[in-house]
Amino acid sequence: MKKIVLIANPISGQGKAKKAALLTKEVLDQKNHDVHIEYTKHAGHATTLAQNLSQQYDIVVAVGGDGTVNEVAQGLIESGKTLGIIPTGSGNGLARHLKIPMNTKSAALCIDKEKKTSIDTPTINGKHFFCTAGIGFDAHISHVFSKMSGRGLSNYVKAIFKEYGSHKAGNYTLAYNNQTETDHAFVITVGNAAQYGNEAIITPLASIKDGQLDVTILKKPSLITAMNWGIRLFMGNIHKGPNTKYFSTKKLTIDTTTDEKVVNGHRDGEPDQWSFPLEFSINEGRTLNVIVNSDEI
Ligand SMILES: Nc1ncnc2c1ncn2[C@@H]1O[C@H](COP(=O)(O)OP(=O)(O)OP(=O)(O)O)[C@@H](O)[C@H]1O
Repeated sequence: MKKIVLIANPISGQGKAKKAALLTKEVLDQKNHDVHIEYTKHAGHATTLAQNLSQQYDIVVAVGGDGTVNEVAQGLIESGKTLGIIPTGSGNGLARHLKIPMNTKSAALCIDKEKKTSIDTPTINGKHFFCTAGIGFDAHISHVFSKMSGRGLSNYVKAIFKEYGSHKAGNYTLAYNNQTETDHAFVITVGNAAQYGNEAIITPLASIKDGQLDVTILKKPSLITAMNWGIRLFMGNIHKGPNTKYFSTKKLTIDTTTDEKVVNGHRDGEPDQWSFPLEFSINEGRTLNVIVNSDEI
């Protein structure tokens, strides 16, 4: 018998997380585990809950989307306890990378089996991300999306089409692997995992446990190039696309070539804001135990 706590975000998946938490408890109760549910009361609450509850529970499960997973994971880094995921968001990038089923009952059975691995825990200016983080058009969309009244995939796609024409690429100085260069970039994404979510694979060669960050830079596209990227994103080969640069590194510093002091970014799909210079770091040696559903992670 394991002591398991489920930390559920009641607004995730337009209420889906509440039902998912109850079903997960039912499945794990039947396997004779000691299961307790806690609901988050506000943004950021999942981190403090995870920090406190990890002292009493063996497995702390995030029931929600990538935002909730990020908050729970942050609270577990120093604990030595294990993160489980019941995905109920619209993207579920980390869960998909770890091959966790999108079906709640199947995901709950993964927690019972408790196949584990240690994953890297990178930061951007000291703040953790586990899946992807970056600046440019994807970050802009995460900010626009957060101000829309509804959530879900269809609103996300609407925001992309509405904002694409007006978004400008920026000039940035990048330092990595003992070299410095200036790039004109529409998107700069740093991947711990390979995808944004929804099988949209932005850093196709990323391994979540190799001690390296994978970086995709998409330069300002023509409409044809953007369509090409859109297809490649779902084919898993955007790194071979036109106007694309791809590399891996342990550390990446991005500075601006303008007077801009702060920039809109995203961490695991949630909007964030950072001051230049931006420091992306893998944080070697600080790993997190996570339940997975495959030996091939
Ligand atoms: N009780 C709460 N009330 C309001 N917001 C919350 C609450 N608990 C967590 N949040 C915030 O909700 C946001 C969205 O969470 P999450 O990403 O898990 O769900 P989602 O919106 O269903 O996923 P996706 O972004 O993939 O659609 C996060 O930024 C999180 O901080």
